[in-house]
Amino acid sequence: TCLHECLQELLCIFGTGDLGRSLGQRLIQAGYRLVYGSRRPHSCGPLPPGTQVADHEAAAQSAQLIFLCVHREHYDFLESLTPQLKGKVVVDVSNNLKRDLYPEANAEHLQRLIPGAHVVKAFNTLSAWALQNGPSDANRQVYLCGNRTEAKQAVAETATKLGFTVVDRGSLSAARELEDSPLQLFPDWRLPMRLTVGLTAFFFLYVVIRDVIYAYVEQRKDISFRIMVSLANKVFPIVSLIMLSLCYLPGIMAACLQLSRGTKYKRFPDWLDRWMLCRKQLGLVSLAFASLHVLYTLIIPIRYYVRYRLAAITISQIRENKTTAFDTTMAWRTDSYYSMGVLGFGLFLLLGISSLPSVSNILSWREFSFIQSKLGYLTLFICTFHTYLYGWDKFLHLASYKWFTPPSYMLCLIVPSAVLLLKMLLLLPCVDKRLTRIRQGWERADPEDGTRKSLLT
Ligand SMILES: NC(=O)C1=CN([C@@H]2O[C@H](COP(=O)(O)OP(=O)(O)OC[C@H]3O[C@@H](n4cnc5c(N)ncnc54)[C@H](OP(=O)(O)O)[C@@H]3O)[C@@H](O)[C@H]2O)C=CC1
Ligand SMILES: [Cu+2]
Repeated sequence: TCLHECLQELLCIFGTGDLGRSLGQRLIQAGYRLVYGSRRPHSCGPLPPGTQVADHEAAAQSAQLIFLCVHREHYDFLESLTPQLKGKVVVDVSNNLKRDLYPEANAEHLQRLIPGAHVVKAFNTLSAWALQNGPSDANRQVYLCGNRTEAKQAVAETATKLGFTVVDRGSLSAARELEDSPLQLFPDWRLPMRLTVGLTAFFFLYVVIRDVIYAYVEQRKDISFRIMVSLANKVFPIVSLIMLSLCYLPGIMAACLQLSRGTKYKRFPDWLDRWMLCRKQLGLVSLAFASLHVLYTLIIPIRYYVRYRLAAITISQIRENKTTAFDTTMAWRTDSYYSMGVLGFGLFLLLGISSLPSVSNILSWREFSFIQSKLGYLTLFICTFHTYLYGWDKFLHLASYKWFTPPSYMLCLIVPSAVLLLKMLLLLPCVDKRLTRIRQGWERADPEDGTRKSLLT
């Protein structure tokens, strides 16, 4: 053969489907020679230019590295190719449609079918689409695992030539994890989502019963239309405020635990660890709900119900030839209420922006913790204050407690008020000093005792 051909390595792809074609195209562009192995080498449709097609045996014979772009259900045909595959590197790119479909990972199953070959699991987290478009920023990594280092190296070299960054995940027993990873559905969001749905459902039911059903039972008035805007605009801010406090509660609990244990070298309970790890998600949901609250508030003036009421009041005043006096207290109250709302939301946006990876990456650790902690508590304080201003003097009025239940916003204030109160206690000089001593490891530092350092330092 000519020198030119010998310099370029010959690779093989089994299967001429979507992934086989996309991968082949990329390999050709990267300068490899390529032979496809197909069941029907003469009628498999258009393939990337410059490639050859052969039957499985001939194709396997000619190459050292074989990409298996065939679904797992069809792996059985490989058994008859055992002699041709001996000592070859076979790359398993397969994914499953569901978790736990098979007792064994696809790649491990493959290794058992062809024990003489070296199976490497790789590329399964990429889509045919991503391969065709070339590596982009968000999709640069190729995970691989396998039992033989030389085999992994050969695959890693190819992936690098295609422009991907290779992450070695160890032996073939990691294949299961790699196969499960494309099937994951927002694993970090599970706990925050459950909390959101639970809180939203609870407060929605609460306001429906307390406002709509109460009005119907006591006064025979049908105000069910209020569900669409008024009640939504109660539930969203309430859930938002509670979620924001729940962002800060685990940090406070951790501090209390450290204070009572007198050391930071003891592992936190699992639920607290999990809670701490989803603080960012809690904050983002809270921000989303706060934004909804802002939008719902902005549409109040264009609501039919509001315009009708305003016109009715004006007309009745004209008829009776009366003017209500300007109430300065009312002006102060509503203005401060709105002002706190706008300020709180502005700070909240700042928190959200600074948690974006591209922004937080350019902040030093101190800057980041200043924004997320100091400004975070300030946001929580202002939003809580905003809610207290909304209640104003209603807290002491018996009439606000219909059927002996507090209005929903008073109920929700319990959580943020408790968080802020606890935080203030932690800021007391004597408590703060002791906590610093514990966190510096000066107090009963006992590394033998705990398995892991705390997340908070
Ligand atoms: N499509 C994607 O985006 C991704 C796919 N994958 C994985 O890649 C593999 C292939 O996927 P994809 O290309 O989409 O699938 P396709 O169905 O498009 O192609 C599969 C190919 O396998 C071959 N084949 C089918 N039946 C048999 C059989 N009984 N015996 C031997 N070969 C057979 C055929 O090629 P021929 O007719 O030439 O023999 C066929 O073209 C799968 O394991 C999938 O999980 C992984 C990541 C992304
Ligand atoms: Cu508000």
